Amino acid sequence: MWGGPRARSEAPLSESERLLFSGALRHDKKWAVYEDPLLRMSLWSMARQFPSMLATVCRVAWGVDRAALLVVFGTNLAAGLMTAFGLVATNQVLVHLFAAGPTAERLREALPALLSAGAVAGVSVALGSWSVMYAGRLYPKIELAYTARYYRGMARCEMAALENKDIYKVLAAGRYGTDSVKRMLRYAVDILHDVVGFAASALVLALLNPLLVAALALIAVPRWLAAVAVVRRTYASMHVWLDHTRAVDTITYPITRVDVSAEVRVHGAGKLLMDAHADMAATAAREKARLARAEAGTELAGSAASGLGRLCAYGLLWLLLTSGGMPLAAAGTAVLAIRTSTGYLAGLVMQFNHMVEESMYLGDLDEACALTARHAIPEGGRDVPRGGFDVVLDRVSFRYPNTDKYALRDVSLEIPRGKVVALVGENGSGKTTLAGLVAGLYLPTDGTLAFGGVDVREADRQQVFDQIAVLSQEIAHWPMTVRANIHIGRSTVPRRDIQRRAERAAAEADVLGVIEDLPHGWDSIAVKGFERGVKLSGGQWQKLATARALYRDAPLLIVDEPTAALDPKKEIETFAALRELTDDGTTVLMITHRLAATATADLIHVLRDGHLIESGTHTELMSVEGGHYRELYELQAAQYGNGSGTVPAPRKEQPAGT
Ligand SMILES: Nc1ncnc2c1ncn2[C@@H]1O[C@H](COP(=O)(O)OP(=O)(O)OP(=O)(O)O)[C@@H](O)[C@H]1O
Repeated sequence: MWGGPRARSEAPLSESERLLFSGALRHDKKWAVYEDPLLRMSLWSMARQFPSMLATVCRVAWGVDRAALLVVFGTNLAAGLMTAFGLVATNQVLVHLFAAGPTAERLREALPALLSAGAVAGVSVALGSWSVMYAGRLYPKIELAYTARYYRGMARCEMAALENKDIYKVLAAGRYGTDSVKRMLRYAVDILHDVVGFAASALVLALLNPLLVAALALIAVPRWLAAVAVVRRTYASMHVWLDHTRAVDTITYPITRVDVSAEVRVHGAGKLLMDAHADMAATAAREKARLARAEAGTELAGSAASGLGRLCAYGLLWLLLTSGGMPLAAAGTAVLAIRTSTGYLAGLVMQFNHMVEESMYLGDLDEACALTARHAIPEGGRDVPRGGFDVVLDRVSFRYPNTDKYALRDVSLEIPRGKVVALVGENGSGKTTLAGLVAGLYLPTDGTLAFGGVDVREADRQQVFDQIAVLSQEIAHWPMTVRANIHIGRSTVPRRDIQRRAERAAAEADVLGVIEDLPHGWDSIAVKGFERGVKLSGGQWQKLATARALYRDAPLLIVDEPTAALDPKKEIETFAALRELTDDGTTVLMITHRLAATATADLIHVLRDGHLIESGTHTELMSVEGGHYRELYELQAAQYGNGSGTVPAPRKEQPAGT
């Protein structure tokens, strides 16, 4: 009857899964590693959990709108009581109808009870509407409270925590809990409604004859067990088949994507994916059929056992009637009460199971919020100088979470205020990591990093962030207007200044003409697939992101590969523009593989395998016999037929490459 043993087994692998994934495609997410708590849960432990789950939800609801919570609970309690009153009133109606005497007189006598039953039904409806109204007021508030707490926490979380896969797993799982909290409350309210209704019907039965309550148990328990067994088996299957289901989605999704459409058509990837889909879907269909067979069997067994219980109950009623132990009217009420209570019970089982599932997600959300609080970037701290600062690293080492290898080792260097400083080195030498530390995103594992003499660990990090603009390799493509895509660089700019400043930044980034030529100009949505959506090229995005960074108007600008997507002419212009920024005291920290550009930098730091191996101006570094920078430069120059290592003119009057 229970889905246990099968639950822990593996879903059978299709041929396609072996071919495409060399086994099952497992996700490294929290939802995928649930040790399916629902399956391990006994009925008893589920019942015991109920009060604590209810308490959690009520605590949140109490915090956001206690009046609405009281009304919702109060109306549902009252509705349950109305069930009991309704049964009592019905009983009175039956008593009068089955009494001796002329029909008209019996009907007249039954009228007050009939009216009471009608009034009770009316009050129940009114209570129901009232409950719906207040619940509608309460649910969004709870959702908002939880959602805001979660996302605020995520936005303030240290990057190192996000990079830690164990922490991230919990944080990512928390997102699903934001929906759960609302549903938890809804289930809790429904459960309360069903419990009170069930208890009221059982009470009426007990008043009629205590033996009937035992008979009710005979009807109810098998159905409850069957329903729980079906739900548990479904969850068991879901957990075992979760990876499989998502793998099916994973392989079909690319077929709909525009960016891989060429491969889907020209390479025939579409056929491979579709065949795999058919194969994997067939495996899943067999599982569905197995579930359906098992469910039919369980339902049959449950209904048969419950039917036997019903026979016992009606047999008992018959015995009571024939022995004169119960009047006919009471028996009629008992039948009604039995039907009412079993109806409540069926709802109760379903709500309860849903609630247990939701409680897992809610638990994840609580855990995620607690983690974001523990790993939050500290608020406040020592003031850093306004209007820019020198950045000094002293024997800084850094290791990413979950790694043994140091990305930076014993790095000591300076990024002087108002200068163009270039970071140079081969792939993986640590340039981006160093830029992340300078941006205040990471804290050194060892050593010290100071902004204007203030150690990053003591500094007010918000003040540090306020003075830094980042133009990273991975450009954020915000699905907003191009105006908003620039404004998001400094969202504190007053509304009235947005357009003027955005236009200035766009002009500086040489993207103003592009924006004005868009079909909807500044109101174009920068991502396709939306009304007014446009598709920008890689280079246009890079310029838009440059405009975003310039709009920020920060004294320290960190640019990582700023010209990767630009054509040679724009590349030269961009480096010249960055150079010009230093005229007003802006510091530019630039990471680039285009060494023609570094020639114009005031200072070049060369990294290799996480170590700082050389520092100096282009001229100084080119004079180092056998130096790494010189080697890299000459390699690049040779590609253009200029292996001599001739130094291009370093100042903006004659930008590199001209
Ligand atoms: N988030 C991360 N988690 C773990 N290791 C990382 C992470 N980011 C970078 N690394 C590792 O740190 C080292 C330095 O990487 P980094 O990205 O700083 O190099 P880079 O010089 O910027 O490279 P590139 O020129 O290719 O952009 C590499 O060994 C890389 O694998």
